[in-house]
Amino acid sequence: MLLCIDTGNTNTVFSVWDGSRFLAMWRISTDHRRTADEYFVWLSTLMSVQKFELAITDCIISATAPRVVFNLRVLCNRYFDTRPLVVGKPDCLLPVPPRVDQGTVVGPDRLVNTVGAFDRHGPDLIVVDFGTATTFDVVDTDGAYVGGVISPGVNLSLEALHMGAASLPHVDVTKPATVIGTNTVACIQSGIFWGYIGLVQGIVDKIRQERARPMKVIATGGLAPLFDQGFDLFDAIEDDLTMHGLRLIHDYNKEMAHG
Ligand SMILES: Nc1ncnc2c1ncn2[C@@H]1O[C@H](COP(=O)(O)OP(=O)(O)OP(=O)(O)O)[C@@H](O)[C@H]1O
Ligand SMILES: CC(C)(CO)[C@@H](O)C(=O)NCCC(=O)O
Ligand SMILES: [K+]
Repeated sequence: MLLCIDTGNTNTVFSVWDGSRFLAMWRISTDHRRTADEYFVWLSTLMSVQKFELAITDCIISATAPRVVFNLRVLCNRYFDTRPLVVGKPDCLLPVPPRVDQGTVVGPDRLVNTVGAFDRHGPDLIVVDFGTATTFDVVDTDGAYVGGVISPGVNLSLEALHMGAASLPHVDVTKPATVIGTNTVACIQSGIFWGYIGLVQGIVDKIRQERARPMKVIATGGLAPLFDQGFDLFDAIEDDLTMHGLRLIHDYNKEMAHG
């Protein structure tokens, strides 16, 4: 069984692929101080609750926070007796290499998303991921990542407002009933919700103009469904896109290794 680990700047998601499907998805907050032993206690408890055997034979990691990789490697070595593939490291091949400025280190989550999306939706895509950052990843005709856009994430923007303005509370993001808020919370919710609708629409339109061809928009991340309420922004929403991409990259590397 393959253990897939997706470490974002906010949350780390673990999932197990049994050869035909993902058995479960478990989420833990990202903290580079977390030790291999801590991960294992947490993971094995969840696995035993769901009555899974710990038969991990392979592991692949995507880490946007490089410092977490050390302890995740120790986890794989010590508890699963396996050497993990780490996306972005030279020994981890991608089906199609990215085409970006020399020296650019593209976030592994973005590369993984594009692999997952290209497999499911074919060429000419814009992948929108609502994580810590809201990212737009452009997939070319051959499946290559060819660049994109990085904007501050929704929760980060809310947090920044609360931190920077003494009278603004922390609020949850939701779709407000009206654009014009008649109280502080409603005003903030409107700014965030309609602001991000405008941001997504505007950036997608501009990317389409720049590429001068039809492009499908695939959304992922916890907040994607919120921004899909009746606006037709996305052609598809996929909550398992990163896991799917990790599994494909792992299979590709296995194939390459065995010829
Ligand atoms: N209505 C909502 N309001 C605020 N947060 C929400 C809402 N719905 C989902 N979320 C949050 O979205 C997050 C899931 O998003 P996702 O895994 O895509 O990104 P992340 O974990 O925040 O970021 P990263 O992947 O960069 O670490 C969860 O932390 C969840 O709490
Ligand atoms: C943009 C984030 C933070 C999104 O998770 C991550 O992909 C990252 O740290 N990227 C590095 C820079 C880049 O992708 O060009
Ligand atoms: K993510």
